[in-house]
Amino acid sequence: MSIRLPKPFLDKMERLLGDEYGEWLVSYEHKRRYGLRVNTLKLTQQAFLRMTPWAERLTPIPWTSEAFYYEETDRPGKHLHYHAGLYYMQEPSAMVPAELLQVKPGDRVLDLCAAPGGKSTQLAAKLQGVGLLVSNDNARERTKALAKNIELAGVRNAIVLNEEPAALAGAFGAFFDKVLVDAPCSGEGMFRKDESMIAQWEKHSVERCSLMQRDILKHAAELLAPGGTLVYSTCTFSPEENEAQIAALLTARTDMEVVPVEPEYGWMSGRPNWASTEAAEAQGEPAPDLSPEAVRAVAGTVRLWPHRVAGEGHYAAVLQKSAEESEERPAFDADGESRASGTAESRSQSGRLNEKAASEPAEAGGRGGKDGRGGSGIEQDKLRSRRESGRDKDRGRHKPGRYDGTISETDTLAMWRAFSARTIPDASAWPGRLTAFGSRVYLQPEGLPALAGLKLVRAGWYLGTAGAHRFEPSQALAMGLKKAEAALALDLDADGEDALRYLKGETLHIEASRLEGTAVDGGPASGHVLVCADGYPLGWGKWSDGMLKNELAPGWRRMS
Ligand SMILES: C[S@@+](CC[C@H](N)C(=O)[O-])C[C@H]1O[C@@H](n2cnc3c(N)ncnc32)[C@H](O)[C@@H]1O
Repeated sequence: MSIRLPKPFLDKMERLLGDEYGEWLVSYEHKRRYGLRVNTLKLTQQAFLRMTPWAERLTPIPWTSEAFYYEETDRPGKHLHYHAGLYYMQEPSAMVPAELLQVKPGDRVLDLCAAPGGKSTQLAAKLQGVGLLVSNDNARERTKALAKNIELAGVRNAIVLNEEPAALAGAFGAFFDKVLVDAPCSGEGMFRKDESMIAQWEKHSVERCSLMQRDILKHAAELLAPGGTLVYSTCTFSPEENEAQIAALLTARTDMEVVPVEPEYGWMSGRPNWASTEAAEAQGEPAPDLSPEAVRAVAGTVRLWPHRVAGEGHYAAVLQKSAEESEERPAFDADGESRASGTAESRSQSGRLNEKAASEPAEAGGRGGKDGRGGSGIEQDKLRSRRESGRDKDRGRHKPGRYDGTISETDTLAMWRAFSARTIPDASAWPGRLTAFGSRVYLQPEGLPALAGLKLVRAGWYLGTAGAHRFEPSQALAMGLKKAEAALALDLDADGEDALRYLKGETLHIEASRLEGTAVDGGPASGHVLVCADGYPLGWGKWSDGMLKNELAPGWRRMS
Protein backbone atom coordinates (compact mmCIF):
# COMPACT_ATOMS: atom_id res chain seq x y z
CA MET A 1 0.00 0.00 0.00
CA SER A 2 1.48 3.38 -1.00
CA ILE A 3 -0.67 5.43 1.41
CA ARG A 4 0.80 5.61 4.91
CA LEU A 5 -2.15 5.37 7.27
CA PRO A 6 -1.66 6.30 10.95
CA LYS A 7 -1.27 3.32 13.26
CA PRO A 8 -3.91 4.46 15.81
CA PHE A 9 -6.39 4.74 12.92
CA LEU A 10 -5.55 1.25 11.63
CA ASP A 11 -5.78 -0.26 15.12
CA LYS A 12 -9.18 1.26 15.66
CA MET A 13 -10.48 0.12 12.26
CA GLU A 14 -9.27 -3.41 12.96
CA ARG A 15 -11.13 -3.38 16.26
CA LEU A 16 -14.30 -2.12 14.62
CA LEU A 17 -14.26 -4.17 11.43
CA GLY A 18 -13.07 -7.52 12.77
CA ASP A 19 -13.19 -10.09 9.94
CA GLU A 20 -13.81 -7.42 7.32
CA TYR A 21 -10.68 -5.47 8.17
CA GLY A 22 -8.45 -7.20 5.59
CA GLU A 23 -10.89 -6.55 2.77
CA TRP A 24 -11.21 -2.92 3.78
CA LEU A 25 -7.44 -2.48 3.93
CA VAL A 26 -7.00 -3.86 0.41
CA SER A 27 -9.28 -1.10 -0.93
CA TYR A 28 -6.41 1.35 -0.37
CA GLU A 29 -4.46 -0.44 -3.08
CA HIS A 30 -7.18 0.29 -5.62
CA LYS A 31 -7.42 3.57 -7.45
CA ARG A 32 -10.12 5.97 -6.45
CA ARG A 33 -13.04 6.56 -8.84
CA TYR A 34 -13.93 9.94 -10.28
CA GLY A 35 -17.45 11.29 -10.68
CA LEU A 36 -19.28 14.14 -12.36
CA ARG A 37 -22.86 15.27 -12.16
CA VAL A 38 -24.67 16.87 -15.08
CA ASN A 39 -26.03 20.30 -14.20
CA THR A 40 -29.68 19.89 -15.07
CA LEU A 41 -30.29 23.58 -14.45
CA LYS A 42 -28.56 24.08 -17.78
CA LEU A 43 -29.13 20.96 -19.85
CA THR A 44 -30.55 17.47 -19.83
CA GLN A 45 -28.48 14.33 -19.42
CA GLN A 46 -29.25 13.43 -23.06
CA ALA A 47 -28.04 16.80 -24.33
CA PHE A 48 -24.90 16.46 -22.21
CA LEU A 49 -24.13 13.00 -23.58
CA ARG A 50 -24.66 14.18 -27.17
CA MET A 51 -22.12 16.99 -26.84
CA THR A 52 -19.49 15.38 -24.60
CA PRO A 53 -16.40 14.08 -26.41
CA TRP A 54 -15.76 11.35 -23.84
CA ALA A 55 -19.40 10.26 -23.49
CA GLU A 56 -18.62 6.67 -24.52
CA ARG A 57 -16.27 6.23 -21.56
CA LEU A 58 -18.80 7.43 -18.98
CA THR A 59 -20.63 4.90 -16.81
CA PRO A 60 -23.63 5.74 -14.61
CA ILE A 61 -23.24 6.16 -10.86
CA PRO A 62 -26.07 3.93 -9.61
CA TRP A 63 -27.28 6.04 -6.68
CA THR A 64 -27.48 9.43 -8.38
CA SER A 65 -29.54 10.49 -11.34
CA GLU A 66 -27.59 12.24 -14.13
CA ALA A 67 -24.19 11.34 -12.68
CA PHE A 68 -21.31 9.35 -14.16
CA TYR A 69 -17.94 7.84 -13.41
CA TYR A 70 -15.35 9.30 -15.76
CA GLU A 71 -11.81 8.37 -16.68
CA GLU A 72 -9.21 10.56 -15.02
CA THR A 73 -7.35 10.92 -18.34
CA ASP A 74 -10.37 12.64 -19.93
CA ARG A 75 -9.82 15.64 -17.59
CA PRO A 76 -13.29 17.17 -17.75
CA GLY A 77 -12.08 20.11 -15.63
CA LYS A 78 -10.07 21.34 -18.62
CA HIS A 79 -12.96 21.32 -21.06
CA LEU A 80 -14.84 24.50 -21.98
CA HIS A 81 -18.10 22.89 -20.98
CA TYR A 82 -16.81 22.93 -17.42
CA HIS A 83 -16.38 26.72 -17.67
CA ALA A 84 -19.96 26.91 -18.90
CA GLY A 85 -21.11 25.13 -15.72
CA LEU A 86 -22.52 22.13 -17.55
CA TYR A 87 -21.33 19.67 -14.90
CA TYR A 88 -19.77 19.51 -11.46
CA MET A 89 -16.99 17.09 -10.61
CA GLN A 90 -17.84 15.38 -7.35
CA GLU A 91 -16.62 12.31 -5.53
CA PRO A 92 -19.27 9.62 -6.24
CA SER A 93 -20.13 8.76 -2.60
CA ALA A 94 -20.44 12.50 -1.84
CA MET A 95 -23.47 12.58 -4.14
CA VAL A 96 -25.50 10.40 -1.77
CA PRO A 97 -26.56 12.88 0.96
CA ALA A 98 -28.21 15.43 -1.35
CA GLU A 99 -29.90 12.56 -3.19
CA LEU A 100 -31.35 11.22 0.09
CA LEU A 101 -32.79 14.62 1.02
CA GLN A 102 -35.40 14.24 -1.76
CA VAL A 103 -35.65 17.95 -2.52
CA LYS A 104 -38.40 19.00 -4.90
CA PRO A 105 -39.21 22.31 -6.62
CA GLY A 106 -40.77 24.74 -4.15
CA ASP A 107 -38.92 23.48 -1.06
CA ARG A 108 -37.10 25.75 1.34
CA VAL A 109 -33.70 24.14 1.60
CA LEU A 110 -30.81 24.85 3.94
CA ASP A 111 -27.32 23.54 3.26
CA LEU A 112 -25.78 24.32 6.60
CA CYS A 113 -22.12 23.35 6.01
CA ALA A 114 -22.01 24.04 2.32
CA ALA A 115 -18.54 25.07 1.11
CA PRO A 116 -17.25 24.54 -1.53
CA GLY A 117 -20.73 23.85 -2.82
CA GLY A 118 -20.82 20.40 -4.37
CA LYS A 119 -24.00 19.47 -2.60
CA SER A 120 -25.50 22.96 -2.85
CA THR A 121 -25.30 22.80 -6.64
CA GLN A 122 -26.87 19.33 -6.52
CA LEU A 123 -29.71 20.62 -4.32
CA ALA A 124 -30.20 23.66 -6.58
CA ALA A 125 -30.62 21.37 -9.57
CA LYS A 126 -33.34 19.49 -7.70
CA LEU A 127 -35.16 22.78 -7.01
CA GLN A 128 -35.08 23.69 -10.72
CA GLY A 129 -35.19 27.39 -9.83
CA VAL A 130 -38.39 27.13 -7.74
CA GLY A 131 -38.19 27.54 -3.96
CA LEU A 132 -35.28 28.74 -1.89
CA LEU A 133 -31.77 27.51 -1.25
CA VAL A 134 -29.81 28.95 1.65
CA SER A 135 -26.18 27.88 1.47
CA ASN A 136 -24.15 28.56 4.55
CA ASP A 137 -20.64 27.95 5.80
CA ASN A 138 -18.98 29.39 8.87
CA ALA A 139 -15.54 29.59 7.22
CA ARG A 140 -15.37 32.97 5.55
CA GLU A 141 -12.61 32.10 3.06
CA ARG A 142 -14.44 28.98 1.96
CA THR A 143 -17.62 30.90 1.16
CA LYS A 144 -15.82 32.49 -1.80
CA ALA A 145 -15.55 29.15 -3.58
CA LEU A 146 -19.10 28.36 -2.49
CA ALA A 147 -20.50 31.53 -4.03
CA LYS A 148 -18.50 31.00 -7.21
CA ASN A 149 -19.67 27.42 -7.65
CA ILE A 150 -23.27 28.45 -7.16
CA GLU A 151 -22.84 31.19 -9.75
CA LEU A 152 -21.04 28.91 -12.19
CA ALA A 153 -23.93 26.46 -11.93
CA GLY A 154 -26.33 29.27 -12.90
CA VAL A 155 -28.39 29.07 -9.70
CA ARG A 156 -30.92 31.91 -9.53
CA ASN A 157 -32.72 31.17 -6.24
CA ALA A 158 -29.95 30.89 -3.65
CA ILE A 159 -28.50 33.11 -0.98
CA VAL A 160 -25.10 32.49 0.54
CA LEU A 161 -24.44 33.14 4.21
CA ASN A 162 -21.37 33.03 6.43
CA GLU A 163 -22.79 32.21 9.81
CA GLU A 164 -22.72 29.95 12.80
CA PRO A 165 -25.69 27.57 12.99
CA ALA A 166 -26.83 29.15 16.28
CA ALA A 167 -27.20 32.55 14.56
CA LEU A 168 -29.24 30.98 11.76
CA ALA A 169 -31.49 29.21 14.25
CA GLY A 170 -32.06 32.54 15.99
CA ALA A 171 -32.89 34.32 12.74
CA PHE A 172 -34.92 31.70 10.87
CA GLY A 173 -36.42 29.45 13.53
CA ALA A 174 -38.09 26.27 12.27
CA PHE A 175 -38.26 27.51 8.67
CA PHE A 176 -36.78 24.90 6.35
CA ASP A 177 -38.47 21.91 4.73
CA LYS A 178 -35.12 20.28 4.06
CA VAL A 179 -31.84 20.67 5.91
CA LEU A 180 -28.54 19.15 4.91
CA VAL A 181 -25.76 18.85 7.47
CA ASP A 182 -22.70 17.68 5.60
CA ALA A 183 -20.69 17.98 8.75
CA PRO A 184 -17.06 18.94 9.23
CA CYS A 185 -15.45 15.64 10.19
CA SER A 186 -12.17 13.84 10.69
CA GLY A 187 -12.26 12.80 7.00
CA GLU A 188 -11.17 9.18 7.46
CA GLY A 189 -13.13 8.17 4.38
CA MET A 190 -11.12 10.54 2.20
CA PHE A 191 -7.58 9.33 2.87
CA ARG A 192 -7.41 7.54 -0.49
CA LYS A 193 -8.76 10.54 -2.41
CA ASP A 194 -6.68 13.14 -0.65
CA GLU A 195 -3.68 12.13 1.43
CA SER A 196 -3.42 15.61 2.96
CA MET A 197 -6.49 14.61 4.99
CA ILE A 198 -4.24 12.28 7.00
CA ALA A 199 -2.30 15.18 8.47
CA GLN A 200 -5.60 16.95 9.15
CA TRP A 201 -6.83 13.85 10.97
CA GLU A 202 -3.82 13.90 13.21
CA LYS A 203 -4.42 17.58 13.97
CA HIS A 204 -8.21 17.66 14.36
CA SER A 205 -9.15 14.79 16.58
CA VAL A 206 -12.27 12.72 16.27
CA GLU A 207 -13.23 14.02 19.67
CA ARG A 208 -13.04 17.66 18.60
CA CYS A 209 -15.08 16.97 15.49
CA SER A 210 -17.71 15.13 17.55
CA LEU A 211 -18.23 18.17 19.73
CA MET A 212 -18.66 20.44 16.70
CA GLN A 213 -21.07 18.02 15.09
CA ARG A 214 -23.22 17.80 18.18
CA ASP A 215 -23.59 21.56 18.31
CA ILE A 216 -24.30 21.86 14.57
CA LEU A 217 -26.90 19.08 14.66
CA LYS A 218 -28.67 20.64 17.64
CA HIS A 219 -29.20 23.89 15.73
CA ALA A 220 -29.96 22.10 12.47
CA ALA A 221 -32.86 20.36 14.21
CA GLU A 222 -34.14 23.74 15.40
CA LEU A 223 -34.03 25.07 11.84
CA LEU A 224 -36.15 22.23 10.51
CA ALA A 225 -39.87 22.89 10.01
CA PRO A 226 -42.38 20.42 11.47
CA GLY A 227 -42.65 17.49 9.09
CA GLY A 228 -39.33 18.46 7.49
CA THR A 229 -36.43 16.19 6.58
CA LEU A 230 -32.83 16.47 7.70
CA VAL A 231 -29.92 14.56 6.24
CA TYR A 232 -26.74 14.26 8.27
CA SER A 233 -23.62 13.07 6.51
CA THR A 234 -19.89 12.72 7.04
CA CYS A 235 -16.98 11.34 5.08
CA THR A 236 -15.50 9.54 8.04
CA PHE A 237 -15.69 6.06 9.54
CA SER A 238 -15.52 6.88 13.24
CA PRO A 239 -18.73 5.86 15.05
CA GLU A 240 -18.38 8.83 17.40
CA GLU A 241 -19.05 11.11 14.45
CA ASN A 242 -21.75 8.95 12.91
CA GLU A 243 -24.05 6.54 14.74
CA ALA A 244 -23.26 8.11 18.11
CA GLN A 245 -24.24 11.59 16.85
CA ILE A 246 -27.57 10.38 15.54
CA ALA A 247 -28.33 8.38 18.67
CA ALA A 248 -27.53 11.43 20.82
CA LEU A 249 -29.78 13.67 18.74
CA LEU A 250 -32.66 11.20 18.87
CA THR A 251 -32.22 10.87 22.62
CA ALA A 252 -32.38 14.64 23.03
CA ARG A 253 -35.25 15.20 20.58
CA THR A 254 -38.15 12.83 20.76
CA ASP A 255 -39.84 14.77 17.93
CA MET A 256 -37.29 13.38 15.47
CA GLU A 257 -36.98 9.91 14.04
CA VAL A 258 -34.82 8.04 11.58
CA VAL A 259 -36.29 7.41 8.15
CA PRO A 260 -34.65 4.09 7.32
CA VAL A 261 -32.54 4.06 4.16
CA GLU A 262 -32.60 0.88 2.10
CA PRO A 263 -29.02 -0.45 2.00
CA GLU A 264 -28.90 -0.79 -1.80
CA TYR A 265 -25.95 -0.54 -4.18
CA GLY A 266 -23.57 -2.22 -1.74
CA TRP A 267 -24.29 0.26 1.04
CA MET A 268 -24.30 -1.16 4.58
CA SER A 269 -26.63 -0.41 7.47
CA GLY A 270 -25.51 1.75 10.38
CA ARG A 271 -24.26 -0.17 13.40
CA PRO A 272 -26.28 0.26 16.62
CA ASN A 273 -23.57 -1.46 18.64
CA TRP A 274 -21.14 1.25 17.53
CA ALA A 275 -23.45 4.04 18.72
CA SER A 276 -22.91 3.50 22.37
CA THR A 277 -20.41 1.56 24.32
CA GLU A 278 -17.92 0.25 21.78
CA ALA A 279 -17.15 3.53 20.14
CA ALA A 280 -16.91 5.40 23.38
CA GLU A 281 -14.85 2.72 25.06
CA ALA A 282 -12.52 2.59 22.09
CA GLN A 283 -11.82 6.22 22.88
CA GLY A 284 -11.38 5.38 26.53
CA GLU A 285 -14.43 7.42 27.48
CA PRO A 286 -17.59 6.63 29.38
CA ALA A 287 -20.55 5.72 27.20
CA PRO A 288 -22.94 8.64 26.66
CA ASP A 289 -26.40 8.38 28.12
CA LEU A 290 -28.37 7.23 25.08
CA SER A 291 -31.91 5.92 24.92
CA PRO A 292 -32.11 2.27 23.77
CA GLU A 293 -34.68 3.20 21.05
CA ALA A 294 -32.35 5.86 19.71
CA VAL A 295 -29.49 3.39 19.56
CA ARG A 296 -31.63 0.79 17.78
CA ALA A 297 -32.84 3.36 15.26
CA VAL A 298 -29.38 3.99 13.81
CA ALA A 299 -29.71 0.64 12.02
CA GLY A 300 -31.71 2.67 9.49
CA THR A 301 -28.74 4.88 8.62
CA VAL A 302 -26.18 3.94 5.97
CA ARG A 303 -22.48 3.48 5.58
CA LEU A 304 -20.62 3.47 2.30
CA TRP A 305 -17.43 1.46 2.58
CA PRO A 306 -14.68 1.74 -0.06
CA HIS A 307 -14.41 -2.07 -0.25
CA ARG A 308 -18.15 -2.37 -0.98
CA VAL A 309 -18.90 0.49 -3.39
CA ALA A 310 -17.11 2.30 -6.20
CA GLY A 311 -16.57 5.43 -4.12
CA GLU A 312 -14.96 6.68 -0.92
CA GLY A 313 -16.13 6.18 2.67
CA HIS A 314 -19.28 7.98 3.75
CA TYR A 315 -22.05 7.90 6.30
CA ALA A 316 -25.61 9.27 5.95
CA ALA A 317 -28.70 9.43 8.12
CA VAL A 318 -32.16 10.65 7.11
CA LEU A 319 -34.22 12.14 9.93
CA GLN A 320 -37.73 13.50 10.03
CA LYS A 321 -39.31 15.93 12.45
CA SER A 322 -42.84 15.13 13.50
CA ALA A 323 -45.47 17.34 11.89
CA GLU A 324 -47.56 19.68 14.03
CA GLU A 325 -50.88 20.23 12.39
CA SER A 326 -51.40 23.75 13.74
CA GLU A 327 -48.19 24.94 12.11
CA GLU A 328 -49.00 26.66 8.82
CA ARG A 329 -46.49 28.64 6.88
CA PRO A 330 -46.15 30.34 3.52
CA ALA A 331 -45.24 27.87 0.81
CA PHE A 332 -43.95 28.28 -2.70
CA ASP A 333 -46.31 27.69 -5.55
CA ALA A 334 -44.97 25.82 -8.54
CA ASP A 335 -44.35 29.16 -10.27
CA GLY A 336 -42.11 30.34 -7.45
CA GLU A 337 -44.59 32.85 -5.97
CA SER A 338 -45.12 32.63 -2.24
CA ARG A 339 -48.49 32.50 -0.52
CA ALA A 340 -48.83 34.59 2.62
CA SER A 341 -49.96 32.82 5.76
CA GLY A 342 -50.70 33.62 9.36
CA THR A 343 -47.52 32.06 10.56
CA ALA A 344 -45.29 34.35 8.54
CA GLU A 345 -47.05 37.31 10.04
CA SER A 346 -46.79 36.10 13.59
CA ARG A 347 -43.14 35.34 13.11
CA SER A 348 -42.60 38.82 11.76
CA GLN A 349 -44.29 40.27 14.84
CA SER A 350 -41.96 38.31 17.05
CA GLY A 351 -39.15 40.02 15.20
CA ARG A 352 -37.52 36.87 13.89
CA LEU A 353 -38.85 36.81 10.38
CA ASN A 354 -39.77 40.04 8.73
CA GLU A 355 -40.65 39.95 5.04
CA LYS A 356 -40.37 43.71 4.67
CA ALA A 357 -36.92 43.89 6.14
CA ALA A 358 -35.70 41.37 3.61
CA SER A 359 -36.18 43.93 0.87
CA GLU A 360 -34.32 46.61 2.75
CA PRO A 361 -30.59 47.10 2.35
CA ALA A 362 -29.94 46.27 5.96
CA GLU A 363 -26.82 44.19 5.80
CA ALA A 364 -25.39 43.70 2.38
CA GLY A 365 -23.71 46.08 0.01
CA GLY A 366 -20.30 47.02 -1.30
CA ARG A 367 -19.12 47.10 -4.85
CA GLY A 368 -17.44 43.73 -4.82
CA GLY A 369 -14.16 44.31 -6.49
CA LYS A 370 -12.47 46.90 -8.64
CA ASP A 371 -14.44 46.10 -11.72
CA GLY A 372 -17.70 46.04 -9.79
CA ARG A 373 -18.29 42.44 -10.76
CA GLY A 374 -17.73 41.03 -7.33
CA GLY A 375 -16.13 37.69 -8.08
CA SER A 376 -16.06 36.76 -4.43
CA GLY A 377 -16.52 39.65 -1.99
CA ILE A 378 -18.06 39.41 1.45
CA GLU A 379 -20.60 42.10 0.93
CA GLN A 380 -21.64 42.87 4.44
CA ASP A 381 -18.17 43.70 5.59
CA LYS A 382 -17.66 46.10 2.72
CA LEU A 383 -20.86 47.92 3.51
CA ARG A 384 -19.92 48.10 7.16
CA SER A 385 -16.55 49.62 6.40
CA ARG A 386 -18.13 52.12 3.98
CA ARG A 387 -20.58 53.21 6.62
CA GLU A 388 -17.91 53.47 9.25
CA SER A 389 -15.80 55.69 7.03
CA GLY A 390 -18.81 57.97 6.58
CA ARG A 391 -18.84 57.56 2.81
CA ASP A 392 -22.47 56.54 2.91
CA LYS A 393 -23.79 59.51 4.77
CA ASP A 394 -24.88 61.33 1.63
CA ARG A 395 -26.50 58.32 0.05
CA GLY A 396 -29.38 59.28 -2.17
CA ARG A 397 -28.33 62.91 -2.58
CA HIS A 398 -26.01 62.53 -5.54
CA LYS A 399 -26.99 63.45 -9.08
CA PRO A 400 -28.25 60.47 -11.10
CA GLY A 401 -25.64 59.21 -13.49
CA ARG A 402 -22.75 60.93 -11.67
CA TYR A 403 -20.95 58.28 -9.67
CA ASP A 404 -19.34 59.81 -6.60
CA GLY A 405 -18.76 56.62 -4.68
CA THR A 406 -22.39 56.44 -3.66
CA ILE A 407 -25.54 55.89 -5.62
CA SER A 408 -29.09 55.75 -4.42
CA GLU A 409 -30.81 52.42 -4.51
CA THR A 410 -33.60 53.91 -6.57
CA ASP A 411 -31.12 54.99 -9.23
CA THR A 412 -29.35 51.66 -9.06
CA LEU A 413 -32.59 49.84 -9.81
CA ALA A 414 -33.44 52.31 -12.58
CA MET A 415 -30.06 51.65 -14.21
CA TRP A 416 -30.65 47.90 -14.01
CA ARG A 417 -34.08 48.26 -15.58
CA ALA A 418 -32.71 50.36 -18.44
CA PHE A 419 -29.85 47.91 -18.97
CA SER A 420 -32.01 44.80 -18.82
CA ALA A 421 -34.66 46.26 -21.14
CA ARG A 422 -31.95 46.52 -23.83
CA THR A 423 -30.00 43.38 -23.03
CA ILE A 424 -32.38 40.81 -21.51
CA PRO A 425 -35.87 41.82 -22.67
CA ASP A 426 -37.82 39.35 -20.50
CA ALA A 427 -36.00 40.13 -17.24
CA SER A 428 -38.86 42.26 -15.93
CA ALA A 429 -41.02 39.12 -15.76
CA TRP A 430 -38.60 37.09 -13.64
CA PRO A 431 -40.12 35.82 -10.39
CA GLY A 432 -38.43 37.12 -7.25
CA ARG A 433 -37.82 40.40 -5.54
CA LEU A 434 -35.51 42.91 -7.19
CA THR A 435 -33.35 44.47 -4.51
CA ALA A 436 -30.52 46.99 -4.45
CA PHE A 437 -27.90 46.93 -1.76
CA GLY A 438 -25.97 50.12 -2.38
CA SER A 439 -24.98 50.01 -6.05
CA ARG A 440 -25.40 46.24 -6.36
CA VAL A 441 -28.56 44.65 -7.68
CA TYR A 442 -29.89 41.23 -6.66
CA LEU A 443 -32.89 39.15 -7.49
CA GLN A 444 -33.98 37.54 -4.23
CA PRO A 445 -36.10 34.42 -4.08
CA GLU A 446 -39.70 35.11 -3.07
CA GLY A 447 -40.58 34.32 0.53
CA LEU A 448 -37.11 35.03 1.85
CA PRO A 449 -37.37 36.16 5.46
CA ALA A 450 -35.40 39.03 6.99
CA LEU A 451 -31.66 38.67 6.73
CA ALA A 452 -30.92 41.55 9.04
CA GLY A 453 -28.00 40.82 11.32
CA LEU A 454 -26.76 37.88 9.25
CA LYS A 455 -23.47 37.92 7.36
CA LEU A 456 -24.38 37.84 3.71
CA VAL A 457 -22.01 36.64 1.04
CA ARG A 458 -24.64 36.73 -1.70
CA ALA A 459 -28.02 38.30 -1.00
CA GLY A 460 -29.61 36.49 -3.94
CA TRP A 461 -28.80 36.20 -7.64
CA TYR A 462 -26.28 38.99 -8.12
CA LEU A 463 -27.22 40.80 -11.33
CA GLY A 464 -24.61 43.55 -11.48
CA THR A 465 -23.47 46.94 -10.27
CA ALA A 466 -24.50 50.47 -11.15
CA GLY A 467 -21.40 52.50 -12.00
CA ALA A 468 -20.72 56.14 -12.85
CA HIS A 469 -22.02 55.97 -16.40
CA ARG A 470 -23.49 52.57 -16.93
CA PHE A 471 -24.73 49.37 -15.40
CA GLU A 472 -22.11 46.61 -15.34
CA PRO A 473 -23.71 43.16 -15.56
CA SER A 474 -22.20 40.49 -13.34
CA GLN A 475 -20.63 37.20 -14.28
CA ALA A 476 -23.31 35.54 -12.13
CA LEU A 477 -25.97 37.07 -14.36
CA ALA A 478 -24.32 35.70 -17.49
CA MET A 479 -23.99 32.24 -15.99
CA GLY A 480 -27.62 32.14 -14.89
CA LEU A 481 -29.00 33.07 -18.31
CA LYS A 482 -30.09 30.93 -21.21
CA LYS A 483 -28.70 31.98 -24.57
CA ALA A 484 -32.20 32.71 -25.87
CA GLU A 485 -32.78 35.25 -23.07
CA ALA A 486 -30.10 37.62 -24.31
CA ALA A 487 -30.96 40.24 -26.93
CA LEU A 488 -27.52 39.70 -28.47
CA ALA A 489 -25.51 36.50 -28.25
CA LEU A 490 -22.37 35.12 -29.79
CA ASP A 491 -22.12 31.35 -29.98
CA LEU A 492 -18.57 30.01 -30.23
CA ASP A 493 -17.45 26.49 -30.97
CA ALA A 494 -16.18 25.06 -27.67
CA ASP A 495 -13.33 23.34 -29.53
CA GLY A 496 -12.41 26.42 -31.55
CA GLU A 497 -9.68 29.03 -31.02
CA ASP A 498 -12.06 31.92 -30.33
CA ALA A 499 -13.67 30.26 -27.33
CA LEU A 500 -10.30 29.57 -25.72
CA ARG A 501 -9.10 33.10 -26.47
CA TYR A 502 -12.27 34.50 -24.93
CA LEU A 503 -11.70 32.46 -21.77
CA LYS A 504 -8.18 33.83 -21.55
CA GLY A 505 -9.54 37.36 -21.56
CA GLU A 506 -8.54 38.37 -25.12
CA THR A 507 -10.37 40.77 -27.41
CA LEU A 508 -11.90 39.04 -30.46
CA HIS A 509 -12.59 40.18 -34.02
CA ILE A 510 -16.18 39.20 -34.64
CA GLU A 511 -18.12 40.12 -37.79
CA ALA A 512 -21.64 41.45 -37.23
CA SER A 513 -23.06 38.48 -39.13
CA ARG A 514 -21.85 36.13 -36.36
CA LEU A 515 -24.00 37.81 -33.71
CA GLU A 516 -27.39 36.30 -32.97
CA GLY A 517 -30.40 38.56 -32.22
CA THR A 518 -30.77 42.27 -32.68
CA ALA A 519 -30.46 45.28 -30.42
CA VAL A 520 -33.86 45.81 -28.84
CA ASP A 521 -34.14 49.48 -29.73
CA GLY A 522 -33.77 48.58 -33.39
CA GLY A 523 -30.49 50.47 -33.66
CA PRO A 524 -27.19 49.02 -34.78
CA ALA A 525 -26.26 45.74 -33.15
CA SER A 526 -23.83 46.96 -30.55
CA GLY A 527 -23.49 46.69 -26.80
CA HIS A 528 -23.45 43.81 -24.39
CA VAL A 529 -23.30 40.37 -25.94
CA LEU A 530 -23.78 37.10 -24.08
CA VAL A 531 -20.79 35.02 -25.16
CA CYS A 532 -21.60 31.30 -25.30
CA ALA A 533 -19.82 28.05 -26.11
CA ASP A 534 -21.92 25.40 -27.87
CA GLY A 535 -25.03 27.37 -26.82
CA TYR A 536 -24.17 27.86 -23.11
CA PRO A 537 -23.02 31.16 -21.57
CA LEU A 538 -19.39 31.80 -20.62
CA GLY A 539 -19.63 35.52 -19.84
CA TRP A 540 -20.16 38.98 -21.28
CA GLY A 541 -18.52 40.82 -24.16
CA LYS A 542 -19.09 44.28 -25.56
CA TRP A 543 -19.37 44.42 -29.30
CA SER A 544 -18.83 47.41 -31.52
CA ASP A 545 -17.68 47.66 -35.15
CA GLY A 546 -16.39 44.14 -35.47
CA MET A 547 -14.54 44.10 -32.12
CA LEU A 548 -15.67 42.14 -29.09
CA LYS A 549 -14.22 43.65 -25.94
CA ASN A 550 -13.73 40.93 -23.38
CA GLU A 551 -15.82 41.46 -20.25
CA LEU A 552 -15.08 38.13 -18.61
CA ALA A 553 -14.52 38.78 -14.90
CA PRO A 554 -10.83 38.30 -13.98
CA GLY A 555 -11.43 35.52 -11.46
CA TRP A 556 -13.25 33.54 -14.16
CA ARG A 557 -10.51 33.52 -16.78
CA ARG A 558 -8.59 30.45 -17.72
CA MET A 559 -4.88 30.93 -17.27
CA SER A 560 -3.47 27.95 -19.19
C1 LIG B 1 -17.47 18.39 4.57
S1 LIG B 1 -17.32 20.08 4.34
C2 LIG B 1 -18.71 20.47 3.38
C3 LIG B 1 -18.63 20.08 1.93
C4 LIG B 1 -19.79 20.59 1.12
N1 LIG B 1 -21.05 20.16 1.68
C5 LIG B 1 -19.76 20.21 -0.33
O1 LIG B 1 -20.45 19.30 -0.73
O2 LIG B 1 -19.01 20.83 -1.09
C6 LIG B 1 -17.75 20.73 5.87
C7 LIG B 1 -17.86 22.23 5.92
O3 LIG B 1 -18.38 22.60 7.18
C8 LIG B 1 -17.89 23.88 7.49
N2 LIG B 1 -18.10 24.10 8.93
C9 LIG B 1 -17.34 23.74 9.97
N3 LIG B 1 -17.90 24.11 11.13
C10 LIG B 1 -19.07 24.71 10.81
C11 LIG B 1 -20.10 25.34 11.56
N4 LIG B 1 -20.04 25.42 12.88
N5 LIG B 1 -21.12 25.88 10.90
C12 LIG B 1 -21.20 25.84 9.54
N6 LIG B 1 -20.24 25.27 8.77
C13 LIG B 1 -19.20 24.71 9.41
C14 LIG B 1 -16.46 23.82 7.04
O4 LIG B 1 -15.95 25.12 6.81
C15 LIG B 1 -16.57 23.00 5.76
O5 LIG B 1 -16.64 23.83 4.64
